[in-house]
Order: sequence, then structure tokens, then C-alpha cells
Amino acid sequence: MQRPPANTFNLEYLHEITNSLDEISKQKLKGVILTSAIPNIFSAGLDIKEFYKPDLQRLENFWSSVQDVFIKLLDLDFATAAAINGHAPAAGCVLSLSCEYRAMVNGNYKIGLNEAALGIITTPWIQAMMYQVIPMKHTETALTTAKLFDVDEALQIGLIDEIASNKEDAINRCKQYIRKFDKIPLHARALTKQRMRQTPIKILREQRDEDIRMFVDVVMNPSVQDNLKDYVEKLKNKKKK
Ligand SMILES: CC/C=C\C/C=C\CCC/C=C/CC(=O)SCCNC(=O)CCNC(=O)[C@H](O)C(C)(C)COP(=O)(O)OP(=O)(O)OC[C@H]1O[C@@H](n2cnc3c(N)ncnc32)[C@H](O)[C@@H]1OP(=O)(O)O
Repeated sequence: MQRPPANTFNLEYLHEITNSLDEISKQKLKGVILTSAIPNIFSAGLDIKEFYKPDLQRLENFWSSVQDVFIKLLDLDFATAAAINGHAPAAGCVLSLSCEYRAMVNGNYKIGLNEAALGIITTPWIQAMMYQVIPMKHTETALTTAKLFDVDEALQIGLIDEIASNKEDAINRCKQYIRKFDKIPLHARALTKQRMRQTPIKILREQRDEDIRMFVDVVMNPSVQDNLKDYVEKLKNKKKK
């Protein structure tokens, strides 16, 4: 990913990712590694500008495009791994959860789902993606407290699989993970993976319209817009300090 300054997902970037995923799906790949070209930031998640004082039509398109990306990512036949070379809050974390394996670079980085701190609720499919990786009890506490984990905590709880010394090491560990499937028939691997992931995939496929409606309702709630205003200000003012 290379969308400076923080690899955030806006509508156009989501379309680009969808197109790339469509493109790679046609190729006979062994696996895919998601990483960032931006030092210290894997992805800062969704672009807050998309849902602060939004245009309604664009907001609906935006969430529908978020759904497209995750349906495709969860469903990829081949192995997926994330070399998390920096912060991965919110949708940055969700992106890594869509992969089968996560190696995170050691450093003063945070990963987790902090949506509640913005006054917004994680959708059922995102919750399912989290509790398929870490235990339900930890998921509930992490989501309700908007917990961002440091690298050691993330390993301890199972949110990441390994700690890497740098980006290259993280990518190598991802490659090693992908090589594990060299002798496994692709079809068996893919179907097993898709069945294991059927909860979030099913919610995403069968409740798309309802999910968009709920997203729009939550985002347009005046108190959520107030929270977002404060949050955007806080991000802007960080630099001035
Ligand atoms: C069924 C449906 C029901 C309900 C669903 C409803 C809602 C669903 C919710 C929607 C889901 C939301 C998930 C999200 O992804 S929301 C985004 C959350 N992201 C964050 O909170 C991260 C915020 N960013 C940071 O904490 C830091 O930037 C970070 C730690 C990542 C990096 O810190 P660093 O000091 O290295 O850099 P900064 O100076 O802070 O940032 C660099 C520039 O990037 C801009 N930035 C950062 N994050 C965002 C963002 N998410 N959106 C837009 N812009 C962002 C930041 O402002 C800096 O910009 P400049 O000042 O350089 O212009």
C-alpha cells in the first residue's frame, strides 16, 4: 500500500484495491503479502474525511466499497499474509485480520479496533473477523474499551502470529508461511479456508443493504459527528504540539 501520508482508505483507493484484487484473482499465485510502503504506518484505517460531514450518496458508495474489498480479501483462494510494518488501527487492523497470518515489526506501534473511541460501533462482520482470531472474551473487552495493543500485547493475545525485527524479516516470515502450502492441493486449501471464514463472509454477502443502512445511521448520528469533529481536530493539532 502506498497512499501517503497514512495509507487511509478513501472511496477511490478502495476502488483501486478492488481492481487489484480482481486482477490478482485471475493469476495463479501461491499467495499474497500485504504491507506498506510508508515507514511506521501499515494503515491508519478508513479515511475519516469520508464520514465526517459526508455526502450521503458517496457515504453509501464508500461503505459498499469497503464491503467489496473485504468480501474479496476473505474469499481469496490463495494464502494471504500481512507484514505489518507500523501502526494498524481500526480498518488497518481489519485488513490484517482478513489475512491468514500476521507478522508485525517490533517497534512503538499499535494495532487494534478503536472504533468505540470515535463513538462508532464495529459491524457484526468485523466483530466476527476479530473473534475468529482472538478469543471472544478478549474481543469483547478489546472492542468495548477501544483497546489498541502494543506489539508484545498483540502477540500475547494472538492478534499477531509473530514479531519481526524489520520489514524485510516480516516479509520473509510471510513467505515462509505461504510456502507451508506448497504440497497442499489448492482446491482443498481454498475450500477449507472459505468454510472457516463463512461467518463474516455470510454476513457480508447476505446483509449488505442492512449493513450499509446501519453504517449510514451510525455515522449520521449528530453525537457521532461531534465525536468525529473532535477526533479530526485532535489529529490536525498533533503536528502543532
Ligand atoms: C452495521 C454497521 C453499523 C455500524 C457501523 C458504523 C460505523 C463503522 C465504522 C467505520 C469504521 C471505521 C474504522 C476506521 O478505520 S476509522 C479510522 C480510525 N483510525 C484511527 O483512529 C487512526 C488515526 N490515526 C492515528 O492514530 C495516527 O495517525 C497513527 C498512529 C496511525 C500514525 O501516527 P503518526 O504520528 O505517525 O502520524 P499522524 O501525524 O497522526 O498522521 C499522518 C497524517 O495522516 C492523517 N491521518 C491519520 N489517520 C487518518 C485517518 N484515519 N483518516 C484521515 N487522515 C488520517 C493525519 O491527520 C496526518 O495528516 P497531515 O496532518 O499530515 O495532513
